[in-house]
Amino acid sequence: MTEAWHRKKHVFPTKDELSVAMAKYTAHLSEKFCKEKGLFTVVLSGGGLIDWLCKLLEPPYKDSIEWSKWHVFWVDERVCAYEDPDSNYKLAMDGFLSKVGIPNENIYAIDKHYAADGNAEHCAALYEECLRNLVKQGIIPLCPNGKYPQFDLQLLGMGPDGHMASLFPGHPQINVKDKWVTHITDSPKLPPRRITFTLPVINSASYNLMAVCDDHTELCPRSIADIFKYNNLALPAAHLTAHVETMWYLDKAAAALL
Ligand SMILES: O=C1O[C@H](COP(=O)(O)O)[C@@H](O)[C@H](O)[C@H]1O
Repeated sequence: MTEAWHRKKHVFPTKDELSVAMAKYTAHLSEKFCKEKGLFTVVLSGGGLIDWLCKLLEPPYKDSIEWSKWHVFWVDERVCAYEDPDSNYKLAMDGFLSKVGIPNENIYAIDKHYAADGNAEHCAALYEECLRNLVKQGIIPLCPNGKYPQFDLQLLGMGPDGHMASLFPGHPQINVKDKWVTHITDSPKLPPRRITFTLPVINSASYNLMAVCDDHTELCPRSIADIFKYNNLALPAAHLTAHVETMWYLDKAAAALL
């Protein structure tokens, strides 16, 4: 199969150039949505992404972005204590969120107690309840079919095996459509217990930016080629779409087999 029409991609010579472009893309959408609706809903993932967001902490972005209007969510989370080095919340807090002026009440982490207890099922149910409450409050709109929340921008990463969020190849979570947030207790990548947005929620976002770089495995360029050249839907990341734009930012190494 040829390249899917809905995917746009940019290949950057270095991670630094990818980070600069990512900051520009995010800042542009922040300005657009803050102007249009007075707030900006941003969904983060874990992994390398937080490090690649570092340019947002530098001029001109740090002082020009309306951080107080940001509402921050996680596309997936590892079910562990907030202080655990595996926590995507901790990663984002330490590396990014604690350095900008986003009000604490606008940062929506998984339930602290169930997370520390390792209860993935409850964490998923409570996170979905949190999203449903924010829909009722008018902070998150529903997408046009009325079934799923519509975030403004999701900043995503892909694992070398082609997983995105905590949707892993060969695992059933990719097929869940009747929930907004689901859980996994046997993730092939540790830690095993996680929660994740379901695919229809991920694909309901207005803008999805998938960044893949800084990975030194051979598997990663192979997965990228599988997605872009063959549209291999066995890889969860191959299913990524968005309502307005699905953008892939790759570094040279990730794009080596394209
Ligand atoms: O486990 C996870 O992996 C993916 C990819 O991470 P990376 O380290 O290969 O960049 C990440 O997007 C996801 O949020 C995380 O929980």
